[in-house]
Amino acid sequence: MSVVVPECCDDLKRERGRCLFNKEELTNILDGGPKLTEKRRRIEKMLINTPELFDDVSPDYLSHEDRYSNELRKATQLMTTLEKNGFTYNDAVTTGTGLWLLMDGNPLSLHISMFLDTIKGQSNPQQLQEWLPLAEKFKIIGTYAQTELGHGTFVRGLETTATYDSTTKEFVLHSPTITATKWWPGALGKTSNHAVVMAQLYLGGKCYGPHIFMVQLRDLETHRTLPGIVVGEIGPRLGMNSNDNGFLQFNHHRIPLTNMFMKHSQVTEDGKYVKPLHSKLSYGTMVQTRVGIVYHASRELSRALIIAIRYSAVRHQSEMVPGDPEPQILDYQTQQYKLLPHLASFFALRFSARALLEVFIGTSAGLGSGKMNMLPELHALSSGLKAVATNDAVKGTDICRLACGGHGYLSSSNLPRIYTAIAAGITYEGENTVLFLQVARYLIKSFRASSQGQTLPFSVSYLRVQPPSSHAPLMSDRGLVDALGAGVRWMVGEAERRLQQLVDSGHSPHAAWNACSVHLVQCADAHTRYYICEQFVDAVSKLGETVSSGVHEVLRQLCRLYILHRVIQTAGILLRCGAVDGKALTSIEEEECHLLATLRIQAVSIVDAIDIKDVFLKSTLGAWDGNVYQRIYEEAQKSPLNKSDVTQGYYQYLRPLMKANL
Ligand SMILES: CCCCCCCCCCCCCCCC(=O)SCCNC(=O)CCNC(=O)[C@H](O)C(C)(C)COP(=O)(O)OP(=O)(O)OC[C@H]1O[C@@H](n2cnc3c(N)ncnc32)[C@H](O)[C@@H]1OP(=O)(O)O
Ligand SMILES: Cc1cc2nc3c(=O)[nH]c(=O)nc-3n(C[C@H](O)[C@H](O)[C@H](O)COP(=O)(O)OP(=O)(O)OC[C@H]3O[C@@H](n4cnc5c(N)ncnc54)[C@H](O)[C@@H]3O)c2cc1C
Repeated sequence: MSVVVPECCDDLKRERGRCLFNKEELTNILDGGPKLTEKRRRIEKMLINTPELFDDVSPDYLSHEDRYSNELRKATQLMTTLEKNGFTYNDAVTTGTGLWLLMDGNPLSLHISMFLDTIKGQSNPQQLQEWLPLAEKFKIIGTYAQTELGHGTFVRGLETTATYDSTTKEFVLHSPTITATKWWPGALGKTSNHAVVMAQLYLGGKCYGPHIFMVQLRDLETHRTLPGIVVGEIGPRLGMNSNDNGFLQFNHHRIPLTNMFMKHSQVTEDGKYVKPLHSKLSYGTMVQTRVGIVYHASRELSRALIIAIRYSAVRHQSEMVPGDPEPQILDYQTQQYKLLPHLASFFALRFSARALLEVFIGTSAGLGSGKMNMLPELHALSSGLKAVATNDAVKGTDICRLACGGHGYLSSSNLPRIYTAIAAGITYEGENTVLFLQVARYLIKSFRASSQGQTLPFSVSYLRVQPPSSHAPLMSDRGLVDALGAGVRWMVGEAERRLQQLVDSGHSPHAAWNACSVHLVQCADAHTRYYICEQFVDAVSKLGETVSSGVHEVLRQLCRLYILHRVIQTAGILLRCGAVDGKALTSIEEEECHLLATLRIQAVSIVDAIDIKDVFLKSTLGAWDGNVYQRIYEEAQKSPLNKSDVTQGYYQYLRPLMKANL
């Protein structure tokens, strides 16, 4: 059946006709400026003109091995296409286009992210000169091999050893137990010929903790595994099965002294240790990746939102008024309540990701001149935002799937794949609960420092024991954000009180910490969300002077929805600390419902402004033209089961069963 694709279906035409703002202006804001929009579109055009980058057959129909090879084919094609056209891998990452093309994890993602970032961030000048050009030109391909079968979270508990042998000026890498096997690193199984490996450094029998080493794993000509190394792939996962997540064991494998990354700490030829300026500098690649993940999570959430909101404008179901035509499901308040707060979250995360990037750039510049004082602040912010962004993107994506009813469960909606890919983000690069506990540690430390009269860094300055009272009216954006801040201050104060009470009653500080950890995680989550609200309000108020009134109004409404929703979610705490009362909450709930109806009118135009083209959305439900049913039908025709009317399974199993005398 041939498809006559209308320019765009009537429902979406009507939705778009109601747009009251300049979409291009909003697109520019999301991209970070018109120049960046223009650059992204140039990259997209180039990619769209490269048919090899797209799948002929859905990866769902490929074998495990073919899925990997197909993704490797596309990933290598992407790198050469970028290079040929004067772009870098970084351009594909920062614009999101690369990740959208390589949709399900891909065998070069660890190379272009954590492997290259480690080389750039952990090498001394000689190492940088030697490794960076090789890695940038793909002469060596690498990954980040830290996690082991026995330990992922507790980096200090890793078991792989790197023992210095001063007689040969080499490190001996060894996996002493089964649990020391490196397990999980992306692209480790079959793709990488190198890895940056986190191992316990041993000098003269003494352990100096985890350090990073450059290790060649495979021969550069034959790609065969080198002696002393066992490497392979770990098998199917919940998602991201186009990647070759792998395992790795060392059997007294020797590497030169110069293969320890020596920017921050050094080992001399005679086996002396030179300490880094800060003990956690070797965790730098993880911090940098967490910053990137905040962007990544917001992008994936935005794809799910575009799909679900366009579909909700096209899908008609039930009767709102008996006898009336079936309404668009987006007209149901419950549907708006499912989707629009997540749309607001996407904007909130995008502005916060930008603010975090600035903190990262500022801190990195400081580190260059030996200033370590911003490191704890960066660690706490990047940990908290990584955790909130991935938690919210996963939850939001699943809500988008549910909001599409049965069709959201179809692979061709692309929602399952977006979900399984981003779901891994809760675990990788620091499991979210663990990261929240790192944030909580910072909050308690800051709260105590403030009690002793110390000045607090900017992200926690609102926790000071005697904060200035808020002058903003409660119902203003600022007033509600101040109320949320008062709630977090109360929660942190309460956590500190409980910790102290447990210690005073004879518990060790560590036992007390564990006994309060549910509450501590809630503090960290609430603190991070307060920070996000602040960034959103600041960004919208700063933009107010430069953007047209239509765009400003949309941003103001989204920001307001984010704050109202957050206040309602935190109602229990805010009532307990007296930051709001029941009357205020009732009017906030009413305002939220009103705002849902207002934002619904422009919801399709807002997701249009996110500007992700159909070829990158890869969804039967979310395409720009809204031609949903035809697309779903056509995708189903591609199922291999539809190649013949009667399948082999019938002759092999069904027919014998029907003929059997049961
Ligand atoms: C085309 C394709 C494009 C692709 C483009 C990619 C885009 C996006 C895809 C990404 C793809 C990723 C793929 C996943 C790759 C992995 O998953 S790699 C493995 C990641 N692993 C982890 O993240 C492990 C998590 N664990 C940790 O980081 C650490 O063990 C923990 C939890 C922070 C604890 O560390 P610890 O050494 O035990 O430290 P702890 O005793 O808790 O604390 C000591 C002090 O150090 C501080 N500290 C701890 N860590 C730090 C730090 N990092 N900085 C500063 N201070 C710190 C603490 O705050 C504490 O300070 P004080 O309170 O004492 O002042
Ligand atoms: C798709 C994917 C890709 C990955 N890619 C890589 C890679 O490229 N390179 C790499 O090195 N690693 C990689 N990893 C591994 C990843 O970084 C780890 O899985 C992650 O750090 C969590 O560690 P874990 O698996 O040991 O979980 P655990 O730490 O065993 O967590 C299990 C549970 O214990 C809880 N828990 C653990 N410690 C604490 C604590 N201190 N307090 C309270 N609760 C705690 C956690 O909250 C969680 O509920 C990848 C993982 C996945 C899923």
